[in-house]
Amino acid sequence: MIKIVVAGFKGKMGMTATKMVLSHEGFELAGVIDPHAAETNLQDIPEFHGQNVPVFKTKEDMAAAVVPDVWIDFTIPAVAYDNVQFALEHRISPVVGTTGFTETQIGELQAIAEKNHVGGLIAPNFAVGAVLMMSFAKKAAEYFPDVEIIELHHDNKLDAPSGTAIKTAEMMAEVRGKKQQGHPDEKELIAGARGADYDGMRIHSVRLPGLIAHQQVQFGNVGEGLTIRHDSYDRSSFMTGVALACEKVVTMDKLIYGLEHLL
Ligand SMILES: NC(=O)C1=CN([C@@H]2O[C@H](COP(=O)(O)OP(=O)(O)OC[C@H]3O[C@@H](n4cnc5c(N)ncnc54)[C@H](OP(=O)(O)O)[C@@H]3O)[C@@H](O)[C@H]2O)C=CC1
Ligand SMILES: O=C(O)C1=N[C@H](C(=O)O)C[C@H](O)C1
Repeated sequence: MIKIVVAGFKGKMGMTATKMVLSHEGFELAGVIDPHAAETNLQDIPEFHGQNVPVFKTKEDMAAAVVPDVWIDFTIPAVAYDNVQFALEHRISPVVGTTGFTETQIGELQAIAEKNHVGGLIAPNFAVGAVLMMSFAKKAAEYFPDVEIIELHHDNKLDAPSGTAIKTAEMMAEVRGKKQQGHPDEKELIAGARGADYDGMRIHSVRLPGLIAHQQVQFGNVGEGLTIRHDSYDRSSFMTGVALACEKVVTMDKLIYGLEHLL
């Protein structure tokens, strides 16, 4: 049995992950964490009736009470770095979906993991289709350097651009020749009109109620176009990847960035 804690269990993703862990026969839910939880046990929440799982307000309270193998993190960018550092230093393998990490932060956390010989994963997107979309986009960028990323999310999202959009741009930048797109003399009449600039590629962030998580990578070439699109219509789309990561990280001794390294 892999013992798992879920940080951010009251959030949209944390709740979905909590239910996945409870329903998975190889996993045991050792605890859940939320700083504002009024409950002390999961069974105090009607939909979790009969589930005797402690609720902790802080990571320190959790570590004093249980010894988990895996830390699932779906919290907020402002706390995720400290959470992952804490998990690694307590030899708990992090499986992190929270977005907003900088490249420098990921490098620092990888060094902590290496020092402590702990495996873990930071993945901006756990949906298998999204991983394929990023991989196909990377392939297409070898041939089509003119590309714009349009990511579309629900309007409660804190970070922009999305972690997936940044990762897609990073992957395409590995193979795409240097190119600043658009007309050299183009001017934004309203600031931000051309979107964020990553290595000459533009990223546009759409936020609307009703959306979940969607991304379109749109390539243009003389006389032709190619659009690669992924849609998460439901947060269950991320759970195959989260479950796979929980199984794999306990066998690893380093922290990796991107689910593609586990597929
Ligand atoms: N990698 C992937 O596949 C995916 C990643 N995400 C990412 O996951 C993150 C969460 O998304 P989502 O569930 O939609 O967001 P929510 O806002 O619904 O959930 C975040 C939760 O974290 C809680 N929280 C805040 N501080 C702490 C803390 N110190 N310890 C534990 N919990 C804390 C919040 O509690 P409170 O509200 O009480 O402050 C809230 O319940 C985002 O960064 C998002 O981008 C989302 C979907 C897929
Ligand atoms: O906040 C979200 O919802 C999502 N966040 C991740 C991201 O920033 O890429 C993954 C997915 O797009 C959903």
